[in-house]
Amino acid sequence: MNKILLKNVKLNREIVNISIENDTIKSIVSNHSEIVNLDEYEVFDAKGNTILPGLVDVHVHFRDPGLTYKETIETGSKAAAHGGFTTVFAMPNVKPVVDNPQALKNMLLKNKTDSCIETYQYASISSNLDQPDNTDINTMAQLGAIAFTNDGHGVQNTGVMYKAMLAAKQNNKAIVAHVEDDSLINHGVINSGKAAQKLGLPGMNGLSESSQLARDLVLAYKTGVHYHVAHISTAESVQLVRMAKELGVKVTAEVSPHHLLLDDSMISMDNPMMKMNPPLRSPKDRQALIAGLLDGTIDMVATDHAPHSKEEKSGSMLTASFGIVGLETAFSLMYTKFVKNGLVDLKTLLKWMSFNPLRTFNLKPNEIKVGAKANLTIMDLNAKYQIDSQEFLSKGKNSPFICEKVFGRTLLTLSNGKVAYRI
Ligand SMILES: NC(=O)N[C@@H](CC(=O)O)C(=O)O
Ligand SMILES: [Zn+2]
Ligand SMILES: [Zn+2]
Repeated sequence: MNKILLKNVKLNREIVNISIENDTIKSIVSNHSEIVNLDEYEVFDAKGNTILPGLVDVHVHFRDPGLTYKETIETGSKAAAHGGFTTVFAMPNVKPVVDNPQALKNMLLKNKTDSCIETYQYASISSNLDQPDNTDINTMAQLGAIAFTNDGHGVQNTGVMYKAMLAAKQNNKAIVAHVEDDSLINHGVINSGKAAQKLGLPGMNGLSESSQLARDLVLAYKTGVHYHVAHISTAESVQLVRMAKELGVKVTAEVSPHHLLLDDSMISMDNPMMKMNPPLRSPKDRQALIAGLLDGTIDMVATDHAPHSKEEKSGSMLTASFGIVGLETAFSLMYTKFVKNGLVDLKTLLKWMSFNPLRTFNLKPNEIKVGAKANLTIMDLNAKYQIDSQEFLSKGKNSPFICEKVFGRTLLTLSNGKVAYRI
């Protein structure tokens, strides 16, 4: 039997000892209680550091199979555990694309064998993510796809989105939307706005996101499907989600740490680390995202962890790949900028990074209580350091937050009672 003892753990201001047997939390007692049969346990002394429910990220790219020079399920899941995450949802834009039942079966098996944390799998809405057709949502829902998305591409065809919503609704699954109308993109590489003008770079119109979102919200209203907006990035989109929620549309939304913390006024030169899709928007958009998260319009934070090779993220923004890594910086950035700076308490941050993501997709919450699955992380919330990509376990080092001073370092992560990360 797998027996772990977490000694001197801070849980709601108390210092406790927590024992774990197999995948379950067995006891939580004062750290002054006598420990019997100590030699049966693998012991971790937390030295008064804080235990948190395992973090959850509904938007990661693990690039495996097919693009494993960028990331593998093994390195991606280790990066996640290093960031305090015990649960992630993997996107289907791997090679081959997860767009049919057999590909999904293969992925489900691969996630089980290769991942050190709980890894749920998305399947796509269309063949190859971009064809004007519909995948077999019925079969893939039954096989265990967590939800359906063409992430990386907007669904250009209204009929395709409508049919996908009807099928997803019937199977009690969500549609997760990367909203992007290709006709408003202009081969852009950053947001269309002041920075694009100044740097002479082609700009992506923010209406590309909000106009397609408006379409989808009408379809979601009519079909009753659970519709989840991926990486929301503009003020208009936040307002649309706010209004749709008031109308009773079953809509939820995620925002990335980078869209909350960066905007295009900070792009002072051609820098591929500031290139992602959706692009960093205007300071006004960023303020709307923060307001939307604070008032509950936006339900959760998700990283959109998008690892790429060094070559793919060098040179000019004109040719570099879209995307940045996020799993190993998300918690410390959010903790530093939102909790340490006094905008919200730790409990609210955990709502955004653990409770809401699970509840939204009908999964059980990660909780620190007797009888719960041991999905947890222990953090040194006082550790202050500079983000250093050399410390990343991800193959991707593409982060715009290198050298940023943050608080919060992961000491231990257990996924279903197994050590997924240990400092
Ligand atoms: N976010 C990105 O810039 N890139 C993502 C795709 C996506 O999330 O749309 C990727 O797969 O690299
Ligand atoms: Zn996307
Ligand atoms: Zn993505």
